[in-house]
Amino acid sequence: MGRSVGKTSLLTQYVKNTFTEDYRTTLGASILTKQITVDDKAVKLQIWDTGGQERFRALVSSFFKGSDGCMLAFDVTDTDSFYALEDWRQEILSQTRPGPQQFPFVVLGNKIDLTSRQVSSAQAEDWCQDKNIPYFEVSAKCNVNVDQAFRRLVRDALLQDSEAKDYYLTDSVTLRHNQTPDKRSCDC
Ligand SMILES: Nc1nc2c(ncn2[C@@H]2O[C@H](COP(=O)(O)OP(=O)(O)OP(=O)(O)O)[C@@H](O)[C@H]2O)c(=O)[nH]1
Ligand SMILES: [Mg+2]
Repeated sequence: MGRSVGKTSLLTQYVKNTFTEDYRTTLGASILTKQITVDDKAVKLQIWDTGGQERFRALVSSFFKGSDGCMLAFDVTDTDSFYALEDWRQEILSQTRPGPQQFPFVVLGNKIDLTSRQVSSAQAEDWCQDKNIPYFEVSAKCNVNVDQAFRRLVRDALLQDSEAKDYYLTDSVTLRHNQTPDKRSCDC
């Protein structure tokens, strides 16, 4: 998250298979869609590309509500963007409903094609392991690991969704179970 870490570039690479060196900051947010197949299931993704500039923060936060998962990206050549992850994570968690499982996140360390690296993979890996979030080293420019990162997030979000359904189903089974002794006691 944060400005110019490459969010738009990652999404454009994933959805349209293109990349440009030109930087045009995202004003507010925009939506991209992509249809994929995961485990023989057709899934239509609605992907929100949020603007990382501070002035859009409140607006962007309002889009987190109702999302099924979130990709957190930082720039491996920019330490500040890495440190900003925790703020964004907290912000997202405060806007999303806690389910029976953890909210699905993946973290992307972008721009690994550059040599001016400031955040080591071990450093990023440590942070992610601590939070139990999968970590991917990626390059939007060279299309490294972008697909894999998306796939992981989609899988986790789908799993979360089915587990949430199980969770609610289990709840209703419990209710019915509780009613049974009542009925029996009426019959006596
Ligand atoms: N070398 C390199 N440059 C990248 C990569 N990804 C993005 N960039 C460049 O980084 C700059 C910013 O990319 P954007 O994708 O616009 O960044 P953003 O996170 O969407 O920025 P905001 O919309 O302002 O929040 C652009 O000049 C991109 O070309 C990458 O993997 N490698
Ligand atoms: Mg952008």
